[in-house]
Amino acid sequence: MPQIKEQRILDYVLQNAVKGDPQSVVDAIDKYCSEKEWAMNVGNEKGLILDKIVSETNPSTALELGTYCGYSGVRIAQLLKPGACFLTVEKNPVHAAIAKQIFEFAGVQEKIKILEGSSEEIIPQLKSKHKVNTFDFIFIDHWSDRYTPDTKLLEECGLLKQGSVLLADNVIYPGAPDFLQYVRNCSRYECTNYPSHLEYMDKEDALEKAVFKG
Ligand SMILES: O=C(NCCO)c1cc(-c2ccc(F)cc2)cc(O)c1O
Ligand SMILES: [Mg+2]
Repeated sequence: MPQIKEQRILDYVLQNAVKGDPQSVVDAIDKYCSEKEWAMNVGNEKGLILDKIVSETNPSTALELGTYCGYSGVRIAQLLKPGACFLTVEKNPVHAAIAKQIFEFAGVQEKIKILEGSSEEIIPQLKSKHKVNTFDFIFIDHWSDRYTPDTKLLEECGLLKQGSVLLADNVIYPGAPDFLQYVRNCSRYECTNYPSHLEYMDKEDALEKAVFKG
């Protein structure tokens, strides 16, 4: 029995999903985490809202803060048009290693680049080191105490343009009250709340979409 939950999730995917089939990987993770062990993937209920907003945005450039095991990265990657640039940031090296293997098994590894490190270190390097200009779509799903400082950092680094879509997970549970306060009271954002539930639980949660007005 692997000693960490994330390795057990990976093993379940390798044994139960279909190699090269991203949706089977997403479904396998949801099955394992709803039946065996809870884990902090965005889950299918919030994942369907994520899918809808990614499809509507149809981004050429996308950023994810908080890769974890790669569940939302697979969901987003399978919706991106050919040639889109998708970067995902993960601070925990063990989680990054699991996500890398999930992306490879799902067959989306060519569409997504994992950047290992803290968001506060990586965001200021994105233009110079990773040849990014601005992001069309940003999924914020890392530590909630970083949501607001990293949003301000993205602004300061000139990584947002008029129409950039920020989508934040967990704004109700565990909660990101300062982030909601910031984007809802800042005239530079147009906000929409999407009520849902915490992944694999009945507890209330929500996604918040904040469109940058420039
Ligand atoms: O910390 C989170 N993400 C950053 C690390 O990748 C995170 C936590 C939780 C959660 C935790 C503990 C609990 F009791 C309830 C929820 C849920 C999530 O969706 C999350 O994204
Ligand atoms: Mg989350």
